[in-house]
Amino acid sequence: MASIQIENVQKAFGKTIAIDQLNLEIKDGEFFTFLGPSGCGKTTTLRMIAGFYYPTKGVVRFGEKDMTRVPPEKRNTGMVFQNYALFPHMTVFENVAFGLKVRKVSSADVKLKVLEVLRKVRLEKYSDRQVSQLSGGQQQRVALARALAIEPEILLLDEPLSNLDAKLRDEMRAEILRLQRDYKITTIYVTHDQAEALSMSDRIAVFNYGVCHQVGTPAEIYNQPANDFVASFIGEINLLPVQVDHVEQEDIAVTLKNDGEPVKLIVHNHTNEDELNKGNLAVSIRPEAIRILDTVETGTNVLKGKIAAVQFLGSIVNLMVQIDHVSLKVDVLNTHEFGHYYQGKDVYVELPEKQLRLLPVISGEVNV
Ligand SMILES: Nc1ncnc2c1ncn2[C@@H]1O[C@H](COP(=O)(O)OP(=O)(O)OP(=O)(O)O)[C@@H](O)[C@H]1O
Repeated sequence: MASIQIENVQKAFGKTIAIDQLNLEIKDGEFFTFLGPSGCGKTTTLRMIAGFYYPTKGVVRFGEKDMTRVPPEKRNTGMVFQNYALFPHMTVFENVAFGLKVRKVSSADVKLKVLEVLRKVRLEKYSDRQVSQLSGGQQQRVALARALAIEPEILLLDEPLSNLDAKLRDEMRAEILRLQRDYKITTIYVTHDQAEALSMSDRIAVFNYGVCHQVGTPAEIYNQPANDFVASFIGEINLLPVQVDHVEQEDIAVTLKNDGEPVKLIVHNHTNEDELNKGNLAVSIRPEAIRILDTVETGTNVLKGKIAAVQFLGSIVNLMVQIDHVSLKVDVLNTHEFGHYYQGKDVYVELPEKQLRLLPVISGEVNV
């Protein structure tokens, strides 16, 4: 079993609490991503799973086994570091063989295993090459091969693609996923890149300032963010501060906190009830979920506005629509003739009630 349980874990460095009250369960064979801005505690958590740090409080388990204070070499985890941490003066073969030799595997078996894993990462022809003579992408493959050679139960990847250019990054994303599926290995991937997290993961944990704010599939995180931090860290979003007027079965009636005329909206989708009874609230809606109506319409959540800016991005057109004192980002597909949307045009926009989400504001006031 290579599932991972993290129970009430805290890690302090002196007075800095790098991670607090963390509870996570990572399933056997899952591709799980830690996502968050720099300094949020992703690497610290990964290092506690690898055994390079021990938690200040709490328990780390692999399956049923308590691993909290087991040293790294006794954990059967393979790790790929951001800077690869390869031995530059050694050959590709020697780098990949290193972990096996430390584990006293016979030299005949070392040879077999190294060649097999080099084939998997498509580097068999480079076996005798010095690592310092390889490109960035090739070095990345050596680092992956070295981690996989020891047949770990768990693969830990700390921002493994951040030193590569955009094209190579795309290729290596696919390569890592192929290897992960091939080896069926529980994998934890650390990144601050939301596109990487959304496109690769089975599930994602979103961190900020040492706290995990949400765990979910990419679609859950994108469509049902737990709060304004998660909503705005992943993709573009409109966040509008509101007060709740009344709740009637599925419908929640809200009014925008707005300096001008009161704007009333009906919302269907919301975070759990407890969250809604405390603190500041906002409604969120993605730019692609807003509809621009070509004819004058009245109805629920239909508002009159004016196009304040148009940005042409090729397949989509990005509009800024001003509704009284509120600005909304709206994405429309580029299916109209050129000039259909222009600055100063009067428009009606619809904010579909199922796409509007009421959520708590945890990171201070939201700007309209
Ligand atoms: N060895 C250490 N000693 C003291 N403070 C540390 C140590 N390692 C991490 N920290 C602090 O703990 C917090 C979390 O750091 P961590 O490296 O886990 O963040 P991260 O999310 O991985 O960031 P990045 O993406 O920049 O690597 C930061 O405030 C950092 O300064």
